[in-house]
Amino acid sequence: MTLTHSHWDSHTRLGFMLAAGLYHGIMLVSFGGPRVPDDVMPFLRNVTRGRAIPSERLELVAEHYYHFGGASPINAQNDALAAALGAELAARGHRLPIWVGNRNWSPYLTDAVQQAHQSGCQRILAVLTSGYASYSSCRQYRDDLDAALVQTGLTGELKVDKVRQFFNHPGFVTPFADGLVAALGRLSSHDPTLTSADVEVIFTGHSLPIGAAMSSGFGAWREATGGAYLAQHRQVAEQVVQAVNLLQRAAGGPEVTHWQLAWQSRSGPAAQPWLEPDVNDAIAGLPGLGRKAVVTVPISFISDHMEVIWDLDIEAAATAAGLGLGYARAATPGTHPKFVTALADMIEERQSGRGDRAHIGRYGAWPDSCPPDCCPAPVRPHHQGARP
Ligand SMILES: CC1=C(CCC(=O)O)c2cc3nc(cc4[nH]c(cc5[nH]c(cc1n2)c(C)c5CCC(=O)O)c(CCC(=O)O)c4C)C(CCC(=O)O)=C3C
Ligand SMILES: [Fe+2]
Repeated sequence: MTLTHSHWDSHTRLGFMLAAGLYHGIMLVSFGGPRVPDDVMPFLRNVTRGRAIPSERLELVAEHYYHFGGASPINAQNDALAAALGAELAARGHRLPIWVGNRNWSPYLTDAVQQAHQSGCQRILAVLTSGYASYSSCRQYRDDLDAALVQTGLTGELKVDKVRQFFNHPGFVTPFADGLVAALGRLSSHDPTLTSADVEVIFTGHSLPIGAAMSSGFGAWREATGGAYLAQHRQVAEQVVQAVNLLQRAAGGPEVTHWQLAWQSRSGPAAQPWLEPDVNDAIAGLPGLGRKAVVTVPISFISDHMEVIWDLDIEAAATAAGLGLGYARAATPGTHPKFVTALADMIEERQSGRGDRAHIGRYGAWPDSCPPDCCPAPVRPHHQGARP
């Protein structure tokens, strides 16, 4: 990668030399989650402001959080990732402070950009905690960052770029392969008679309204059947299966021969079509296919947050148990060293303009800057107000 004109234009020679790189800090940009029971309802109102989410659905989701003491695991997980990434960058000789900024709960993006600016940053690099294209997983975070700069009066004072969407980075795919191998091992140790033909692997993505899925990505990406979001999830599932089967062949373990992609965490009104099948419906079909066990692999997510532990470890596990199926869930990347290394590599790609833009499979690396028409905001006829 070579430096573009805009990089040089917006950076004085002196500033560039002092900083020894284009960026002065890193911002981990994430969803946010409640910390105590009193946070739960205001958090859910932030998430769903302006969205047509039925109030019954909100009450149901609130119970998921109350079940875990009103605290989402996402906060500790993002803090742990920020700490691991900071340590990796420091070990490589970079002096880059890291902030966490969230869309829906503290630390809010507005506070995070203010802190970055107060510490003297003029240009920071955002890392989103989602590796896929879609309005919810990419564009909305970029819009939130812009809105945070407007709200704090920092537009023009603080420039925020973002690391490319990393779905096909080997450092994102490999931890899922390791997690799936471990999950297959747990199933086998529980029931040593299981063969490949007995086990279904279900990769899960966060469901989206069909319209948002279809409009995700840009250009040829969007024209791929179902949009970029679907194509990227399929690609990650295929890459994980390939990697797992190489590992299993070497270790003499059962290979993955039956797998599918399903969706989880559907929200919104019943009449609105979302990506299907739901993971629970997919599991319900397994006895008819002769399967005895199922492994879920939540490839949409980077950590074992509430969508993973409630929707898979509790709900999907109960569906499987009710059908007499064995069940295991593969770990998400979390702070897997290869994932942390990958994030640091992608930061270095941008910081120094060097690096190999690692990616695997049939698609290229996602662009550093999404084109203007990428992942447009969904049209919401019943818009009820501005987002926070
Ligand atoms: C694509 C996608 C990701 C993956 C990308 C990414 O990671 O960003 C994601 C992640 C997450 N979603 C989360 C939580 C929630 N999502 C909701 C609602 C929605 N999600 C949507 C999409 C996504 N969501 C959509 C289209 C809606 C409908 C409302 C709308 O159009 O915006 C609701 C409202 C209640 C409900 O209906 O479920 C909640 C509570 C948490 C936090 C978990 C924790 O606390 O540990 C995380 C990481
Ligand atoms: Fe969500």
